Amino acid sequence: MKVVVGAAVVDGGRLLVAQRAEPPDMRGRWELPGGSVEDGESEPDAVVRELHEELAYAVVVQGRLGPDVPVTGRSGESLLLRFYRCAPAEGAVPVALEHLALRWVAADELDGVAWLPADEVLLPALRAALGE
Ligand SMILES: Nc1nc2c([nH]c(=O)n2[C@H]2C[C@H](O)[C@@H](COP(=O)(O)OP(=O)(O)OP(=O)(O)O)O2)c(=O)[nH]1
Repeated sequence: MKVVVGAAVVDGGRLLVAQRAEPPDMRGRWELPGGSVEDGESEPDAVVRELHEELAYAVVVQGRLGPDVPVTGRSGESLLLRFYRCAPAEGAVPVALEHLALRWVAADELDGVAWLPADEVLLPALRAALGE
């Protein structure tokens, strides 16, 4: 099954969340930035590549976070979302090259985010990662 990786970047007790611009039915919803793993690529390498492409952001991948989440992709294909906890590289700052906006949220703000529906199941793991 095709794997989509997402990055839970935590810095100073806050989590980086990104607002999708497309497709239209996902526009305005928030996600953990990431994308599809390419053939022959490791999942951590895909996380690093996607954040570089989408956010011009350098991160260090630290390990898996939360459960895998099965979703149906845009063309009806089965996808498995898999999330990795990350730390920013020294001095790195993310830029919304493909997203509408970026936000850093604290543990007590997680529930108020308009997540993509599939991401809701991650909230306990995200809360734990933010130390609450
Ligand atoms: N990146 C990411 N995708 C998510 C999350 N939650 C969720 O349901 N998705 C879905 C939306 C899409 O159907 C699919 C990934 O799409 P994508 O646009 O990020 O990645 P992609 O590399 O396949 O897209 P593309 O650049 O090839 O167009 O996973 C999430 O937190 N992060």
